[in-house]
Amino acid sequence: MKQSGGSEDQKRRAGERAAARVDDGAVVGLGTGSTAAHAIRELGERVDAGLDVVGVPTSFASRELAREVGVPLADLDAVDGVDVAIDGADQVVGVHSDDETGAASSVLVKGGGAAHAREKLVDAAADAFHVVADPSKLAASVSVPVPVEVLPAARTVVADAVRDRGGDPSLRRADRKDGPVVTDNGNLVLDCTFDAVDDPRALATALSTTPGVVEHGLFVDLADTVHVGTDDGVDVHDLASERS
Ligand SMILES: O=C(CO)[C@H](O)[C@H](O)COP(=O)(O)O
Repeated sequence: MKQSGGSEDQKRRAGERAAARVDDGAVVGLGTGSTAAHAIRELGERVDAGLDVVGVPTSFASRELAREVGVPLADLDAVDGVDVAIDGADQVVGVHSDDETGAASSVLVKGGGAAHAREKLVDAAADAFHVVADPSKLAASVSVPVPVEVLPAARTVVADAVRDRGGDPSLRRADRKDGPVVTDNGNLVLDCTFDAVDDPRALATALSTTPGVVEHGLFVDLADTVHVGTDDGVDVHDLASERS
């Protein structure tokens, strides 16, 4: 499922730039994936240097990394709010490196690490949501499968509902285990391929209202800023100001 043509340096630049924007005293949502990991490592360095933050992890993996690099942690229900979240994406639609079309709205596809349910919870709760990505993630339209986390008993009925909407669902299989990927929440993931997603907002609503769906990976208009790491810097797209 994971596919990124970006280099590690591009991801690192994006992650570090977003982490540099975190203020002292902040509660920070800690995203999942290789690009968000760079932000978590940078936060760890800043904590070593005296920064006072509390991280809210979005997955087992981001919790483990934050512990390793010394970022203090709390659960979402133990903090009063989330000031900023930093998270990666499998695809960023509506933002172009050449600024051809502007960026008044954005759609993210997330869930390559099967963490999108907690990611959406934390990212949506944040006052500011910074996406970190490399240029290979930018796209004009949704063209990767949309991950849908489902209750185990719901996998066949949700698969039927996805087919009814013209999608092709595929149960995500584990790499080093027989059988399916089981999410941090004990659920399964259907990777749903659609020939064309003309209206991502409508698809997001349809998936959200399908019984048995725990969460899907379409993040519509949640991102405030997109940091795109390049070979020589970071392109920062401020969507919040373009929306207002
Ligand atoms: O949504 C995610 C995990 O569920 C990740 O943010 C997404 O897969 C991007 O990962 P990477 O930065 O490793 O390409």
